[in-house]
Amino acid sequence: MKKKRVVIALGGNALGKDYEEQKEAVAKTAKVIVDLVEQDMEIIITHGNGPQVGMIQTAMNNLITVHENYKETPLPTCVAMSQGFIGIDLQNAIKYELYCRNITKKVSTILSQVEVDSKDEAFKNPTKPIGNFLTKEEAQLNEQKGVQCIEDAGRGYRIVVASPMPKRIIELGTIKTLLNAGHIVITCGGGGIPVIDREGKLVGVNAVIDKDNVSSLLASQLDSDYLIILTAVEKVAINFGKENQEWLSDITVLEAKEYIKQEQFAKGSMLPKIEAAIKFAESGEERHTLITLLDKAALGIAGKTGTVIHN
Ligand SMILES: Nc1ncnc2c1ncn2[C@@H]1O[C@H](COP(=O)(O)OP(=O)(O)O)[C@@H](O)[C@H]1O
Ligand SMILES: NC(=O)OP(=O)(O)O
Repeated sequence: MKKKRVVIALGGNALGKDYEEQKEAVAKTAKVIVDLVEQDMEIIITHGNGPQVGMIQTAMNNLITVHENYKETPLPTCVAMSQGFIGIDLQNAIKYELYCRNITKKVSTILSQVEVDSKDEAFKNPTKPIGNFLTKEEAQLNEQKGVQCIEDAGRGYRIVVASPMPKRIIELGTIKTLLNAGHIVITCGGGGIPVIDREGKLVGVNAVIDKDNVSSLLASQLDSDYLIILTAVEKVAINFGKENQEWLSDITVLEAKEYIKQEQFAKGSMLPKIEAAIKFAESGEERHTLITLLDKAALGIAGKTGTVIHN
């Protein structure tokens, strides 16, 4: 029987916010991934990078204060660094979990670039929060230096950058080759390194692509059976956080679109996940997205929890 192919998008709580948290978080994440390997699934893993890419950019640019003539590190290079920073720990945690269970399987992290449109309207309206939460004063200092910040749901301020839509995964061929060779593939981390194609020359652009959007594109281009978005809630809700909150187990694309019209899903958190699920469902037959908690993934696949979005 053909193995089920599954793209798993890991959210912030599967990775932690800093190096110390990451080491612990990926060990837990690896157990969930290897549980799915044991169910004979072909696994492709993507992940976010919001806190990490902001931290890397700050660290790189602080070098200006200690090295004369040091030039700022471009944001797409920081995204590439975040793919390595997260990828290596995730890869090794999965390798160790496979070893503990006596499973022989290779794990590879692919540095991956994703083409975007230089005319994408998103470049005029930065929406992707990166880095740590800032105080109002820190945000004001950044704004004075031309770095845009937003107030994030009453939790503090964060730097925001452009988040254009992904158009083409440059390393798709390599990803397919490794999958067909039986590897677990970690790729499109942090949404992928955003590039534009200037007559064959790939040039990095200042942006961070949304990992849920790129995961949807990747899942459809790999003809995946499932897109699994692992996040901080067990199910998607309508009237989220209100007295009449209702958890959803199963919704059609039509219902999801109706809920979007009613503004049921918060921008920058649940909305991109639902939009990613809709695009994936519309890209072919029988393409289901499951949204749930990291440690409920197996139960979700068994249809016992989570929210499934389908045609
Ligand atoms: N309608 C909704 N149903 C469930 N969660 C929602 C909804 N709207 C907003 N959220 C929030 O979205 C969060 C997940 O988004 P986010 O934190 O950006 O995810 P991640 O980092 O895992 O990709 C949940 O923890 C929840 O607080
Ligand atoms: N690139 C990205 O979507 O990262 P987060 O999920 O951390 O926001």
